[in-house]
Amino acid sequence: MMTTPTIKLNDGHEIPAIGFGTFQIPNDGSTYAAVKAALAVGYRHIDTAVAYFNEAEVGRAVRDSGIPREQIWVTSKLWLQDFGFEAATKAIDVSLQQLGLDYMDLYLIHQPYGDVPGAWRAMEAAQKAGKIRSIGVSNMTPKIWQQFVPQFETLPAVNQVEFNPYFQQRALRDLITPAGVKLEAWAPLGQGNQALLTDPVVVKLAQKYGKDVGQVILRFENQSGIIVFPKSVHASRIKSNLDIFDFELTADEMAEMRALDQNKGQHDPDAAGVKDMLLQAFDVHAND
Ligand SMILES: NC(=O)C1=CN([C@@H]2O[C@H](COP(=O)(O)OP(=O)(O)OC[C@H]3O[C@@H](n4cnc5c(N)ncnc54)[C@H](OP(=O)(O)O)[C@@H]3O)[C@@H](O)[C@H]2O)C=CC1
Ligand SMILES: O=C(O)C(=O)[C@@H](O)[C@H](O)C(=O)CO
Repeated sequence: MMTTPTIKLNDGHEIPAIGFGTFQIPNDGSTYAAVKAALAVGYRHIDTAVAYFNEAEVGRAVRDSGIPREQIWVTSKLWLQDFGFEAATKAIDVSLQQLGLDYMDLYLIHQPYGDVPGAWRAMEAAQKAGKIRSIGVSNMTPKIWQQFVPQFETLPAVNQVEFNPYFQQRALRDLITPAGVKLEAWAPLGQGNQALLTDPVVVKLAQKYGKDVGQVILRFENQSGIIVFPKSVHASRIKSNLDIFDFELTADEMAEMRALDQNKGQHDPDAAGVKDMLLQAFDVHAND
């Protein structure tokens, strides 16, 4: 079984550098099966959210795995309509109930709009109460970071944003890395973007190392200090995506991968109307 290295966060906790993502895995037993499969091959870090509607299956898979709870890192996230101190306080308890766990290892402000400071205070209180170990944010661009984070008492441990070789978030990394905040990548494989998965540089490196393109991309991200959690529902990819520690890209190859940056993602958190778009797309009622 594979073991994974960890990355130390600014609050002292050690997060597994690679985990398993669960966005768009349905709550019809598929999430349970995928998370069980991931834990069986060695993943010790699962990323979910109330907005994925699959926290219950994630928690059940973690509890049924036979692996001691303290060996598995579980992240969940607060959705938009539960912002503000009171609603967020309740939503944290609802997520814990759904997961069937006593604590979450990491809890994130999923989308940074509305009463973010109130939600953050609820997260700080839950952290002090032992319900959450680490707290962080997601989808914060440099502009949004500067709007909210100076109002926070506790510095976020992570900022989870879209990241892959075509969107390397240089400005954001220049802002948060010196402050000791780690970047987590969502869509580390570009959500299956075929252009990325057939990019000649990636294909060349895959051939050189006898790895697949997914492994080269994830290894590049790992060597860049980024925390990743690729999603797959296929046993072979669940296994191969974790198997990235038996080769190392050279400094020149890292530079070649860095040169693929197009500084453009599929989601722009700074765009007008994003909050309404997200509220329509994800009809979450954690507190109802
Ligand atoms: N904070 C936020 O706003 C967001 C957070 N996230 C988190 O990040 C995680 C990862 O991002 P996600 O959006 O899932 O996208 P990923 O970049 O992980 O890509 C997942 C897609 O790639 C396919 N895939 C997986 N492995 C391979 C491989 N080795 N080769 C080719 N294709 C592959 C999967 O298909 P298949 O399943 O068929 O194998 C799926 O279609 C999410 O699951 C979620 O936990 C995601 C989006 C936004
Ligand atoms: O998948 C998630 O975690 C999300 O928050 C999505 O909303 C994602 O940001 C998106 O779909 C943007 O269009």
